Amino acid sequence: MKSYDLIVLGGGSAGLVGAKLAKGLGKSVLLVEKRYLGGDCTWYGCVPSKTLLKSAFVAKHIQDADDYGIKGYFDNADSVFGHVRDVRAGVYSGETPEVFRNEGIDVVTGEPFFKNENSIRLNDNSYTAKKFLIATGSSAFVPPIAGIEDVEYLTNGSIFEIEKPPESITILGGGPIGIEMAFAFRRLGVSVNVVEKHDRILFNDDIELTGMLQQTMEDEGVNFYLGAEVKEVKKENGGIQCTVEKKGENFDISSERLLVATGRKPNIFDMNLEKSGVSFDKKGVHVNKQLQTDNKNIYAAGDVVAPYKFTHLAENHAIIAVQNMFLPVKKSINYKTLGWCTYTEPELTKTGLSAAQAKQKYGENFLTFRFPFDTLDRAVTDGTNTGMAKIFTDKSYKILGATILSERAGEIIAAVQIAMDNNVPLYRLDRIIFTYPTYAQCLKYLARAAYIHKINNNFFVKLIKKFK
Ligand SMILES: Cc1cc2nc3c(=O)[nH]c(=O)nc-3n(C[C@H](O)[C@H](O)[C@H](O)COP(=O)(O)OP(=O)(O)OC[C@H]3O[C@@H](n4cnc5c(N)ncnc54)[C@H](O)[C@@H]3O)c2cc1C
Ligand SMILES: NC(=O)c1ccc[n+]([C@@H]2O[C@H](COP(=O)([O-])OP(=O)(O)OC[C@H]3O[C@@H](n4cnc5c(N)ncnc54)[C@H](O)[C@@H]3O)[C@@H](O)[C@H]2O)c1
Repeated sequence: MKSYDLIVLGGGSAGLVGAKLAKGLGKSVLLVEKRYLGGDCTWYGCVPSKTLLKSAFVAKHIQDADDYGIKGYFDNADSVFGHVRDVRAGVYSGETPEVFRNEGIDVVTGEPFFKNENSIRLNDNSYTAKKFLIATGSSAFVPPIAGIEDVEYLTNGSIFEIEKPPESITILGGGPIGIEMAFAFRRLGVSVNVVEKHDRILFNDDIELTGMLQQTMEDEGVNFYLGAEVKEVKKENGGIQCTVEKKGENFDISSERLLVATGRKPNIFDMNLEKSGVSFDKKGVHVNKQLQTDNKNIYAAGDVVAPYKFTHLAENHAIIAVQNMFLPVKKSINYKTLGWCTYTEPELTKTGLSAAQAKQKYGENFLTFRFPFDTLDRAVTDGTNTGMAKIFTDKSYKILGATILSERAGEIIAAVQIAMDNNVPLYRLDRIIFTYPTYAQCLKYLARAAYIHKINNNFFVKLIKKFK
């Protein structure tokens, strides 16, 4: 039986980072991957979706060229998926098994099964390790809708393999996958329906800003059916018919394709986890704050454990888990400044507490500072002035959270995360001379508003005002 310091199960965002870090710490590492290294992010997630979105932005900008005083025209996007797969292949070339073997990490392809609490069976061989990292990710959860198994539905696992955009698509789910794909397909000329069971899209984001984004998408022609559920699906004239129920009424929507984007399930049910001493449920593996499972030698990272599922978080988990396995100082996961971004145009991003969470925690004792982008010079010159930035602070102007809908919002939020992590109060950002004309200047205006608020609420200033 071959033995290692660490066996990593799953070669996605978490697994690759975990394996490399352990190797860097001088440990012997076996990386076990069922399919292709790179995982969801490279193959069926971030990389192909962001490439498709970029193509969709280009298509829209060509169509809008007239608005910028330029003549141009958009014909079709038939080769867009070839382009997506080419870009994906480029990313994968940096994370093949050879790349990892050259770094001294053993890589085996196959499906591992736990034999007991410290060894696995894989391709007729047995391996043992001092530590394990479970990083097997998640897959599309498909709800049990009548007729679903009789139609050729798409998920994130198959959508990037199609030959060309369909005429029309119905997307189940108005979460990040559903919204990014709706946005991309619509701009590529596809007729798009989104069916979401909540009465709003992007449930984990700010309701005012998701409303603005929804309006932008509706203006571009996306059809939303909110507070609605698909009850039955069936084949129809080479396409798919969905029977939708909304407020007790049923109606049909027909489209060439159906994409199911209704959440995730953890990839943990086919590796005999019962034998490992690890406890788990249908949401994933149970871990403590140090990402350690009930078996003290087995840790877990990424989508298999996370309440939030993002590449940056999976990587962060892996670093914490591997450090805790092999280094004396133990680290805990902290979601305080976790951020995310939905890569529509404009982008929608968030970090820290939402307005609803701030209200729950602070009651009326928190402040909201807002900045609309239609007054920002750069947004006006770019013709991208839809959007709003909001920062929530406590009464001492400590930043509790922020959300931004704007061009490059995903980049701007990094500055807020740094301020939050360093306990820099919002008004202090007023000292920074932000470059003109950038979208990040929204932070200057928000900081100034906080500064003015602070002065106006100063005891002596109030007294003088009263006296006057
Ligand atoms: C369409 C889409 C778009 C996304 N866009 C973004 C984005 O823009 N930004 C962002 O931060 N996140 C995004 N995500 C989420 C991100 O892809 C995941 O959070 C991230 O990939 C999780 O990393 P992981 O290592 O936990 O899992 P994965 O990357 O999925 O890796 C798990 C690996 O384990 C392998 N595996 C599974 N079972 C076994 C087994 N039994 N044995 C061995 N190996 C196994 C899998 O084949 C896979 O390679 C997106 C996801 C999707 C689906
Ligand atoms: N830009 C990004 O960072 C990005 C992009 C895409 C995906 N992701 C990650 O991938 C994960 C999965 O994304 P997702 O959009 O599949 O999941 P999700 O759980 O975030 O959203 C799924 C949506 O589907 C709805 N839904 C569930 N069942 C339904 C039904 N029967 N009919 C209609 N609607 C239904 C839910 O109400 C929810 O709004 C996310 O958690 C996210 O972290 C991130």
